Parts: sequence; structure tokens; C-alpha cells
Amino acid sequence: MLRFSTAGESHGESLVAMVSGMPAGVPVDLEFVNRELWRRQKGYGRGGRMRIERDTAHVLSGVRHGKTIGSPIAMTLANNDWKNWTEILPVEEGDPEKHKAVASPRPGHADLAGALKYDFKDARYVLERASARESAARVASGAFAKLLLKELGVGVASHVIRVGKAELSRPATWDEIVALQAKDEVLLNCVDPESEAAMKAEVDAVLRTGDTIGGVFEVVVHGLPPGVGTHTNWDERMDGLLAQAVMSLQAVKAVEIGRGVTAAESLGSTVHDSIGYEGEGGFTKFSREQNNAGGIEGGISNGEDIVVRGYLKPISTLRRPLGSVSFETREPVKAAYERSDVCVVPAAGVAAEAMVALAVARLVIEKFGGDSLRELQRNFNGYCEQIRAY
Ligand SMILES: Cc1cc2nc3c(=O)[nH]c(=O)nc-3n(C[C@H](O)[C@H](O)[C@H](O)COP(=O)(O)O)c2cc1C
Ligand SMILES: C=C(O[C@@H]1CC(C(=O)O)=C[C@@H](OP(=O)(O)O)[C@H]1O)C(=O)O
Repeated sequence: MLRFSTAGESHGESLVAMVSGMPAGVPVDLEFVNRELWRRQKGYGRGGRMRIERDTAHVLSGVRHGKTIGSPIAMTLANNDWKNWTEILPVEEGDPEKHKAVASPRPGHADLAGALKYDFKDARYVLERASARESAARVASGAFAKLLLKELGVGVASHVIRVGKAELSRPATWDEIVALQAKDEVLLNCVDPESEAAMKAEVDAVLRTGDTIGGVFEVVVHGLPPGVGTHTNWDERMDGLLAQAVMSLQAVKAVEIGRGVTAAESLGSTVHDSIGYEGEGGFTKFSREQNNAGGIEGGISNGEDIVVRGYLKPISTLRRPLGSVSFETREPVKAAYERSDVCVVPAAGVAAEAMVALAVARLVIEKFGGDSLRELQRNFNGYCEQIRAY
């Protein structure tokens, strides 16, 4: 089974990622892994921390001579900011003068709930791990899942469809979304320049007022055959696994598959994707005129693009902080503020690509099996032949 886990605090020495269950023989392009990390650092509205970090994966195991060897892949990603925090977060008991406690919890962050739960008077010990810094380790792990999927002709990409009130004005094609990934500059990762300008204006407004803003990203999986995932058990359904994978990202508060949200207010006759039989293209001769289902029916991929949207709340650390209460005095105070992102929709989209790639790769490995890429590919191709001849 493909599994991954991460360790590391935001201002600790390093993030750690471990991916196990990858077949042997998958070509590993480290430049690609590092470019994925670069993409996650970008986007209009990110804070000062992203000028300090240069995320790079240091692979310790599981790869030899440029290919996976079937054993767990362990990676570290250094936190450049760590050295600036050795006095604030001393390894051993430090100078209390220099230890700046986060003692006025930020509404919306994990500070208060975490401090109560772990019995801390300093929410810094909570935010260190709650921080979305951890999503860099997810992206490094997800890059390996993408490399595997690429060998089967499956691609995963994301774009931004909303920032605040500014929405993408038209649907995007797969080619447009993929083209965004090749760009050397990332503004709001939007396929339409006019919509992107409107999104930028939303970010500019909150930059001026000391506020923050959320939005919606969309992740698309292209080239996946029908039949991945299953209806037979609740915890093996592809839609359920994708929802958990994306919802687990910091600040994602809703996940939508296909047109899930508007489907709830629409008639069945307009929502469901009529089935045709055109005899050309695709994995089978069956075809759809639209893809409101987002490529999943009954928890099983149906051969259309998988479409998953993540809805992000606005960032909770505000330059003009909300009201809070001091842990020490219990008096009303303003919530803590040091520095912060104000908009992270493009970055969250990149992290969600990684989560989606990991979830899909897990189901692909479960279905097609194989300890080596060659074996997996043989099983995959055999199945594709079978459904083509159905
Ligand atoms: C890429 C990314 C960057 C983030 N940056 C910040 C930030 O700078 N400041 C902040 O308060 N929250 C930031 N967040 C969100 C918090 O990590 C998140 O709100 C917090 O951990 C509480 O979790 P929850 O929102 O999922 O409940 C970021 C989220 C993502 C995905
Ligand atoms: C470090 C990253 O994001 C961080 C996520 C984050 C949070 O609270 O989630 C808070 C900020 O950290 P800092 O307080 O050090 O500025 C972001 O920069 C990253 O994305 O790599």
C-alpha cells in the first residue's frame, strides 16, 4: 500500500517526509520534485517567510541510480529560517527574555484548541506543527506519486478559480491548466488574465487593510482509466479518499467533487452526464457530453477527468488582529501577529495536487499491483485492453 507521513516543525531544523509502497524502477527526476516545491512557495499574497526558504528535497533512501528501488523513500527539506529561531525556540531551556511566547491565541488558527489540549501556556508549540509549512513535505511526497502516475500517462494539475469575490470567468481546458505549471512566474495560477487581474485586486485590497482572503482551487486528474476506486467499501471509495486528502490541508474547509455544490440545487435531468457510444477516443467507446460528476460515480473513476475543488478560508493571522484573551492575565488583548501570508490559494492548490496524486496513486497501486513499474505497467495496459474490448 502506498503510504506517506511527514514530521517537522515550521521553525525546526528540517521537515521530513517518508513515502513507502512505491514500486521499484520509477524514474526519479529530482529537478521535477524541486520545481514542485518551488511552485508551492509561489503565488501573489505570500508573506516574508517565502523569501527566506528555498525548498529542496534531500533524498536519503529508496532511490538509486535515478530510480526507485521499492524501499521506503525518506527525504529531508531544510528550514532556512531555523537558525533565526534557535533563541526563540531553544532546544534546551533558553533565556526567558528571548523566548517570545504566543500567549494571545489567534482566532482561526490551532492556538487555543491546541494549547488547551496539550496543556501549553505558549501556543508556539502548537502552531509550529499546525503550520502549513508541513505542506512542503506533502508536496515532496506527492511529486513521487506524480512521477509514478506519469509513467501510466496520468497527469495531475491545479488552477485557481476564485479569490474572494473574483471568479474565473469561464471553464478551463486541461491543456490550459497544464500550461500554467510550466510558467516561470506564478501570480494567481489562473488560466484567464482578466480574471487573474480581478483576483489580484482582491489581494491588493486586503493587503491595504491588514485583512486576509480565501478562495477556491481546482485539481484535475487527466488520463485515468475507468475503474479505479470502488463502491464496495466506504473507506475505499475514491471520492471519500480524495475528500479526506484535500480537506486535511491547512485552511481547506470544504471539498467539492465535480459540480457537487450546485448539483444540490439543480434537477437530475441537468446534473447527470448523459452516456453516448461514439466508438472513438478515450479508454472505451462510451462517452459523456459533460462532466458534472467530476469523473467519479459510485466511488469509482469513470474515465472522465477527475475534478476536485478545495475551498480555503481566509488566513487567520491578521495584521489588524481580532480580539483574543491573554493566557496569562485573562484580560482581553489583540491576537498575536508577527508576519503572515494574506492569500495562499495557488500554493494550497499545489499542495492539493500532491494530496490528490498520492490518493490516486494509492488506488492505482491497489488495483494494478506489482512490485516493479514494469509489472504495474503490464497489469495496467492489460486492463486498458480489456475495457477497450468490453
Ligand atoms: C500554503 C499555506 C500557507 C498558510 N500560511 C498561513 C499563514 O501565513 N498564516 C496563518 O495564520 N495561516 C496560514 N495558513 C493556514 C493555517 O495553517 C491554518 O489555518 C491553521 O493551521 C489552522 O488549521 P485549519 O485552518 O485547517 O483549521 C496557511 C495555509 C496554507 C495551505
Ligand atoms: C512556512 C510556510 O508557510 C507558513 C505557514 C504558516 C501557518 O501558520 O500555516 C505561517 C507562516 O509562517 P511564518 O510564521 O514563519 O511566516 C507561513 O509562512 C510555507 O508554506 O512553507
